[in-house]
Amino acid sequence: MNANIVLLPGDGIGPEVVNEARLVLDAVAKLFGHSFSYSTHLLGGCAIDATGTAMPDATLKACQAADAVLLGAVGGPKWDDPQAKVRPEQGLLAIRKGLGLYANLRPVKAIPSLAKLSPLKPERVAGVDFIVIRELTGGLYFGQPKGRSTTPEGGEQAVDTLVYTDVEIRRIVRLAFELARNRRKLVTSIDKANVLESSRLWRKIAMEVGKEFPDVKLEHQLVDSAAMRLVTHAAQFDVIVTENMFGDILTDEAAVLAGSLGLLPSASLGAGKLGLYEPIHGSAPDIAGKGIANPTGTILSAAMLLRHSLGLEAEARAIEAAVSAAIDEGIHTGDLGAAKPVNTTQMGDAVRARLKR
Ligand SMILES: NC(=O)c1ccc[n+]([C@@H]2O[C@H](COP(=O)([O-])OP(=O)(O)OC[C@H]3O[C@@H](n4cnc5c(N)ncnc54)[C@H](O)[C@@H]3O)[C@@H](O)[C@H]2O)c1
Ligand SMILES: CC(C)[C@H](C(=O)O)[C@@H](O)C(=O)O
Ligand SMILES: [Mg+2]
Repeated sequence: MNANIVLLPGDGIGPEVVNEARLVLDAVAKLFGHSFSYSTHLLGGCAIDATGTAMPDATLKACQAADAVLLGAVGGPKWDDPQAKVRPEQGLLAIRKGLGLYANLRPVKAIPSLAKLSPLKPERVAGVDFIVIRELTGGLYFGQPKGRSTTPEGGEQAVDTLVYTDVEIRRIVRLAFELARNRRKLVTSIDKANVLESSRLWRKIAMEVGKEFPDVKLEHQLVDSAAMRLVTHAAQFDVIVTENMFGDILTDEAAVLAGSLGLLPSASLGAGKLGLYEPIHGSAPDIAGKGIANPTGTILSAAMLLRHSLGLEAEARAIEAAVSAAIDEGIHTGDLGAAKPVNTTQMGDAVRARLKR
């Protein structure tokens, strides 16, 4: 098949990990007889430096015309001034919203050969295999009003608004149930319904949607105790569905179960086939430019790209199997705690060398 893939390397380690994932895609194309063409565009801090805006129009246009988008990460200390008018992260939110990508899929699977490296006891990590469906274009990230003002006393005030509509909740919860049908048939909806009105609407809609899926069990859990259960009994989860910011926080926590933030991929999907694929980690300024970042989160995001946007399931599995094989053989980047770590390129090479049809 022919496919047109937009690359958005972004900032920090973004270009380093995207490059490895692109080489993996090339290797898959060769092995399975596909032709992928790429165009690279600006997003984030690099876009601010070049154009003054975090998401140039040309970037959005190119993504709209593509079959899929692969993103590295945006942000870094250079653009972190709290007074700055433009921020790299605005570009990320704008591209998600601009492409209508309301569903962020973040699978979390413990890798048995890494259990001994986990800061958690091996029995806490054993059998962990769940997916978080994070709502991506609503909630606190986008609600209006938002901004700064002055208090009557002349002090400073800031406001962010957590707003959800029934339509936004229903479509994301429905997707969670559809995914659960092909898994272990358990949906855990995570909210803060004991305090937040938006969470009470979330829970009401989740129950309504649950009635459409009598074969799938629905449970509700408050986000604070869910954060604890993720560390104590994570193997109990199958499909988690939650609002934007809860999903952001819980998935970085969940990365500890897999072994490192550098391992977790994600897919952001909307109504059509077009999707944006990115590791869940950020631009990792502390290690950027050193060539030591773990590229597997991005490589596994490329596998999700093949599966969800291009419908190439066997090819996606080939990448996942090659990543597992490399890791099981002890080929580890420094974030996995290896005594003799490989660098970013060596990790990518190891995955490419293990690709099989
Ligand atoms: N999707 C994105 O583009 C995205 C996501 C999260 C954070 N960010 C941005 O990234 C910047 C840094 O944020 P942060 O430090 O809180 O989070 P981060 O995810 O960039 O880094 C957290 C820690 O994890 C390590 N880490 C992350 N990815 C790694 C990898 N692939 N291999 C090895 N180690 C890895 C880093 O070295 C760091 O110690 C901020 O500007 C933030 O806004 C962007
Ligand atoms: C950088 C930031 C805007 C982003 C988010 O909060 O969505 C990141 O943390 C993520 O998880 O993709
Ligand atoms: Mg995050």
